[in-house]
Amino acid sequence: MAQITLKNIAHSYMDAPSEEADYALKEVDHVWRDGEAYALLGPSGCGKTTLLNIVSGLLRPSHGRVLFGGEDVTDMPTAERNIAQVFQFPVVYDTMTVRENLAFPLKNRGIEAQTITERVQRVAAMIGMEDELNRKARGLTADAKQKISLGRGMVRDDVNALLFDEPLTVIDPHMKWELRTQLKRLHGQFGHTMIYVTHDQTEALTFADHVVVMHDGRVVQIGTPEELFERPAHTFVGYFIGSPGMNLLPAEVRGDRAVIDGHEVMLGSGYDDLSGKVEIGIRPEFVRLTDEGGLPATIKRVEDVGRHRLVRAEVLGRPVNVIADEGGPLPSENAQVAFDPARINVYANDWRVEGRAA
Ligand SMILES: Nc1ncnc2c1ncn2[C@@H]1O[C@H](COP(=O)(O)OP(=O)(O)OP(=O)(O)O)[C@@H](O)[C@H]1O
Repeated sequence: MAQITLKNIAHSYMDAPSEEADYALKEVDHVWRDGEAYALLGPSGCGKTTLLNIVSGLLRPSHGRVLFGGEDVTDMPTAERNIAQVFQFPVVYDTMTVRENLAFPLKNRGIEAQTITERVQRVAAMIGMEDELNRKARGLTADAKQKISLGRGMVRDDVNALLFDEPLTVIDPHMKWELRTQLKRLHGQFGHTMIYVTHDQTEALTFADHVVVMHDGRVVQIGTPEELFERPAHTFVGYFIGSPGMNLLPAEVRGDRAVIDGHEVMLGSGYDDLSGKVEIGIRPEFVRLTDEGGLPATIKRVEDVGRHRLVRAEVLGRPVNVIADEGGPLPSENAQVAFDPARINVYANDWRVEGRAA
């Protein structure tokens, strides 16, 4: 396994990029620590695959260097980087059996037969294909073929890193959960450095120790699932993570108060004067419906979503989502919303501002 360092990496698919907007990947400086599991999360087109392909060597970055351990691999082809990759669609040899497919990366490296048998058996158990080892891959479902791809990616234990690009797209939903759990367990056992690309927050948050959130070609936050939930560094993270995402309200911030259309809201921290676009962000989990002491609200819709209710309200002309207990009464008249001050984040021009302890 190796630590992977990205030094001032940026990439443009254009021949002569002249401005930041020309870069599919804006400058990123990041260390993927040895043995950790990372998810690269963001919507379609935000640059995840570009970043992953730079790590794997499928793409040479326009700027910057890639290091594996202390070695500069920027100009090294993929085949020499000693990585395992699993892509969105299965890559299997149809004429080989499942066993031969799984054994292929080990045979290629001249591993002795006994070790190959043991590893193939272990991986087959993990992907639930022990009974199909002697079947030819041809004729298997896409789902089964992708499991073989995953297994083949994980069969070696001497790779620098394991890279996954949306590997569960073709897998059926209940198997997705199963495979994700297996991957996480495998990571715990073998400590591979793993980078897992996905646009699905549940996949990212359940799989990874650290989630790298990308937006519009830029890494906007690298954090634990808890950090992304509690302290989104950018309004995009607040909006993208969570179900539904964070509420945002334009405000003026004065010390430890926010003022929204003349209404004061207590904050958990104090702030210096802020300029530009200033907003407060509060997750629906930390908004409470009340009938006094809050901001005036109109309840637009109530959705029953299992263990709680999702209340869609309008507050001072803005949509605000509230997660409310299933059983509790909802205010019928004079509805108001109150925010937990300690859970309010403050944003200037979309970036989170760290407050002083109040
Ligand atoms: N070969 C290419 N030539 C030109 N532009 C490209 C190329 N590959 C990607 N792009 C552009 O670069 C941007 C980032 O694409 P990238 O594939 O890295 O995003 P992504 O987050 O992986 O999206 P997806 O989940 O859809 O694969 C997009 O605007 C895309 O259109």
